[in-house]
Amino acid sequence: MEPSNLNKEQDQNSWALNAWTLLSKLRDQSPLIQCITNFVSMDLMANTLLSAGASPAMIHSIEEIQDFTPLIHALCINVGTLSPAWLPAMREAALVANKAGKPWILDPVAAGASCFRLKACLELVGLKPSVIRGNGSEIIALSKASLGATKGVDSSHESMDAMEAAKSLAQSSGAIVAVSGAVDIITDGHRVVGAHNGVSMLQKVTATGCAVTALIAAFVAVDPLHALEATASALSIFGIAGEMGMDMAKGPASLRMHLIDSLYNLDQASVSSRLKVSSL
Ligand SMILES: Nc1ncnc2c1ncn2[C@@H]1O[C@H](COP(=O)(O)OP(=O)(O)O)[C@@H](O)[C@H]1O
Ligand SMILES: Cc1ncsc1CCOP(=O)(O)O
Ligand SMILES: [Mg+2]
Repeated sequence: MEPSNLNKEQDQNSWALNAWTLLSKLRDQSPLIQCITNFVSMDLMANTLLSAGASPAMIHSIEEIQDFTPLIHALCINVGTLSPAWLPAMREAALVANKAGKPWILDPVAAGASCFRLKACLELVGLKPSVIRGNGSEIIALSKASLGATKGVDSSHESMDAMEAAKSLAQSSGAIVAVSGAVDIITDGHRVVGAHNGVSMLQKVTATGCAVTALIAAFVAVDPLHALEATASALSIFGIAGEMGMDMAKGPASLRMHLIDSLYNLDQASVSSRLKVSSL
């Protein structure tokens, strides 16, 4: 084997081992993940977290945050069905999580769809999330702080179109930025890696983006000091579960079911043989 191919194979093996180690830790530790999320995603997000081994809590009332948020292991904030009444709780939860030293992850759903949503997302970015995960259009809108070509919650860009936007957002915010798509891009503003697992049918199941963001929160909860690696691992594991689910599915509805089952049953052999991460 060529030395460069040998290096790539060793890299691949070490990403796969790290992803498996984090999934095993997650299953052992069952981190408590607080989710302040949209009405569409609540069920799939909670089931994704449970099947991965985490403990989800969809607790979003501002009255509960001072008591509850210091006890969590990570927080996921998702603005999918945002209205003004939800914003104070999102702010408060981010501040309490920061004070308690707990990582929090932002999903800026449809960030470029309206001024209200964009302003809210930019304010949340200013509250220092550990990771921001969006689709191509969302990351471009946030990075340029402008309303952009987006089809509501769906992307009108390929993830690769958002590479420079992701790097620039990571540098300006200090967060790890992940852009989902055919290739998931993960960057700290300098280093960029691509996670290649997944199937395009995932786009036909609502809230898979939201669910993978919550899974990132669970992975970061068990390895907060290596948020880039944890994020790439979560995206890879979700993508592999999607591929294995697709082998059994007949369409979007059965993919949703088989995705959850595959995540629950995922073993080391499947992670080792399927995981594909590369430097971009
Ligand atoms: N073309 C594609 N091929 C393979 N996987 C994809 C593709 N598009 C999206 N995915 C996967 O689907 C999941 C949801 O991503 P995406 O649809 O981009 O998010 P959102 O629902 O927030 O727009 C991610 O795990 C992503 O990797
Ligand atoms: C359809 C829809 N409308 C508001 S939030 C939402 C769910 C979006 O989920 P995802 O970003 O994972 O596709
Ligand atoms: Mg989304």
